[in-house]
Amino acid sequence: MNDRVIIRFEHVTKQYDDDPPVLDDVSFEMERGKFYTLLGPSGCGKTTILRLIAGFIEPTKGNIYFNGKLMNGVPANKRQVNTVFQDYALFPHLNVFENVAFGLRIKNLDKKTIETKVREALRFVNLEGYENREIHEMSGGQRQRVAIARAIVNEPEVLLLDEPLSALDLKLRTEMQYELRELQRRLGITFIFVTHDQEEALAMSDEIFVLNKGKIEQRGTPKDIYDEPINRFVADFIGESNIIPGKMLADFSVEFAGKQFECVDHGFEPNEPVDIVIRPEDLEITTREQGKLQVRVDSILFRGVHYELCCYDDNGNEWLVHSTKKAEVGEEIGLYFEPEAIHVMRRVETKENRGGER
Ligand SMILES: Nc1ncnc2c1ncn2[C@@H]1O[C@H](COP(=O)(O)OP(=O)(O)OP(=O)(O)O)[C@@H](O)[C@H]1O
Repeated sequence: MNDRVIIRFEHVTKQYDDDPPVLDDVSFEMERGKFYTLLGPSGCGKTTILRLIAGFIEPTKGNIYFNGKLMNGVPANKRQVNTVFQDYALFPHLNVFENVAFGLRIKNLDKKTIETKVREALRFVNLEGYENREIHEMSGGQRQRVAIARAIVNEPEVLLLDEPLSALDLKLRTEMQYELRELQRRLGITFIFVTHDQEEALAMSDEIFVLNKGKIEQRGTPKDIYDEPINRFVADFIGESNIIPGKMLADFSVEFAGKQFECVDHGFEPNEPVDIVIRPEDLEITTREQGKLQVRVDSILFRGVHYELCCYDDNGNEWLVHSTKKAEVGEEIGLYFEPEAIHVMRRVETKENRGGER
């Protein structure tokens, strides 16, 4: 086995009573020193994975390994894991120093060691000099950092972060994203971060796991996930996209919107129904004659760095375009794109496409 692996899930299922499983036969490995993000809609099982790793709950079926050792039945306090919760769970009656020192006092460490470790943890999160502050005197972002200091003071091998930024406003949230990423690099430990915000996941992670209904739909680097989504669910969840039904005619040849196009994909059955994805920023506005697709502009919005155009082709497909060029509502334009911009995905059964191609 790869000795960089720190966490391994082997056919893990978690089920409550007779309800459908909240995690369904999930297997994966995570490596030491990387920043992982679990991304998916509410209720898909993200927190359940964290709680299984932390030891707050046990799997119904399957095994969980930590550094190659089976963790089933090992209590939470015996695992080299700490959690930062969404609401920080700080003690309001203790000051900053005592909040961070709490876990060390329970372990009966001597005063000098506690002092050194707490100061070191506070330095790591840029809160030197705040030792005697009360929690209610700290801002949201500072409380967040206290919660992180309290977790890293125990020197865990893995830090679990359950939507830790969701209570912060957008500006602070962006700042904390940089800080957390930087902190993970400096500490060199494994971070497992839970979010349902795809931009946050793309910005921060070495690797993203996209979850849906208790299963991992796709895992990969942010670039893999963004550029090569494996199916409609991932493409849709990961960002604004044009997802159009089509048909793979042969290797490197796909049909959609009533036309045939050259693409870079292969290995499908002849005439296999597929979904194709083209990102809005990969579509270029041209004249109708030069375009590979002919569309009519339905609406246009100025988004600061680009215009966002909503267009329709003759087959009624909607095309979202991000462009620095402007067009007029009602104008007939062409859209140009390279073969590499077309991403072909195997069709998955969803409510929308069940019963054949639209
Ligand atoms: N103790 C429990 N008993 C029964 N069902 C539970 C229990 N804990 C969690 N669940 C169910 O498990 C499913 C997955 O929950 P989980 O908290 O892992 O989702 P999540 O992806 O973290 O969602 P969110 O983003 O909303 O926090 C949900 O449908 C939830 O209702």
